[in-house]
Amino acid sequence: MAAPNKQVLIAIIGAGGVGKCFLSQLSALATRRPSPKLSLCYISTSKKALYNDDYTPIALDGTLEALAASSRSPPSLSQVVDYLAAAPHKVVLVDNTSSQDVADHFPTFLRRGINVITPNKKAFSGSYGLWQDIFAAAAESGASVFHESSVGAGLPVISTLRELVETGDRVTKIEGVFSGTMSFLFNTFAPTSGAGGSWSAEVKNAKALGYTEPDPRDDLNGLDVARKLTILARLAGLPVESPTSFPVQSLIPEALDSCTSGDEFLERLPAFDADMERTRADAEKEGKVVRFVGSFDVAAKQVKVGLEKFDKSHPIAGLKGSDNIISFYTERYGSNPLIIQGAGAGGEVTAMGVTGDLLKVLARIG
Ligand SMILES: NC(=O)C1=CN([C@@H]2O[C@H](COP(=O)(O)OP(=O)(O)OC[C@H]3O[C@@H](n4cnc5c(N)ncnc54)[C@H](OP(=O)(O)O)[C@@H]3O)[C@@H](O)[C@H]2O)C=CC1
Ligand SMILES: N[C@@H](CC=O)C(=O)O
Ligand code: NA
Repeated sequence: MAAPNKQVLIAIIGAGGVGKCFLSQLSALATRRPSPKLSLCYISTSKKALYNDDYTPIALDGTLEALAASSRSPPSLSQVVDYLAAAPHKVVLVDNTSSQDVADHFPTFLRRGINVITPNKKAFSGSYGLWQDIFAAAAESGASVFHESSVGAGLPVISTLRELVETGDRVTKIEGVFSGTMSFLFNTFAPTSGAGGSWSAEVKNAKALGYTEPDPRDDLNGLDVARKLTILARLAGLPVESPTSFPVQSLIPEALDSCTSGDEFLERLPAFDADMERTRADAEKEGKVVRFVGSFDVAAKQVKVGLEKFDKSHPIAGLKGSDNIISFYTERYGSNPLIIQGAGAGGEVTAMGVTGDLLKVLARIG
């Protein structure tokens, strides 16, 4: 059992949809689990930071108000590494951003003994070199790195795949719906019964519900799904070089490629509703619905991301809300895949995966 006065320091980068939910789950966890004592020592957004030079804990009540009122700007990431590496207790860094820059610093944090938890896909689906460096750094220092919410939000996708592989099963194929945003969009725009809304209105709804990436174009260009498949393929032993090294279908109209911001894109999108309307009508003529899916086949070394038509009775056609459905085909499971289904986006469920990862780190270090 951990000593009663033992402390673990938590540092959070990012306090948006997921970050806010994580903060409230952390506060509840700290109350439920008095030992080791969980203390917040650092929190920042891209504009503000809140921390004490002597590591005095930041209150877990009213944290966001205190952050908003802080006069400190975020220090550079190398300064954050130095600050956390010099802390008097073990530290867990929680990256709740979608920043490539933060992700690029993971090997440095890990080499300095700082544990890392994140729903940010960029670190694990960027270059294969960064992937190798992250896990090499963790192995060298003994620090942990967990990223359950980087695929399927809080659904136990990464942990399941790791266990399949580590217990000696051989994955042959993984397929399904990997985007909460795309799932919500097609489930509401092209439902199996009744009329759907307009495409652009549903895209705005998906953003308002907190399902999209900070910039919704990162969902609609297929790259979010490509990143998730890259992560799963690498975990299954396929050294995919990058999420742009295989075919990915984009749903961004060519004329909107020039938009300079997500907001401009959302404003101009209604002018292209007729394109998606045609896609819906084409599938309807065959008595089908269209859905955005992805798969990778280990033997064929093939990864695919894009639109497919499904019979209305198909489980993928009948998904609801932001549900993901992920089927693992393995040697042990044969032709009846192991299937995981449930909400694949949203602040609370994503933060739950992050909090679950924190519990895994505490089990190792607490
Ligand atoms: N939303 C969801 O359902 C899911 C999200 N995820 C992942 O979770 C992560 C967060 O998503 P979400 O909360 O929705 O995004 P938000 O846009 O709501 O929040 C992002 C937060 O990160 C901060 N931020 C961005 N860049 C930096 C930086 N360089 N330094 C410090 N802070 C920074 C932003 O600050 P500021 O506002 O000042 O820019 C903001 O507080 C993403 O990686 C996303 O892919 C994963 C699964 C599901
Ligand atoms: N934007 C993503 C969020 C979770 O990864 C999605 O819609 O799935
Ligand atoms: Na997950």
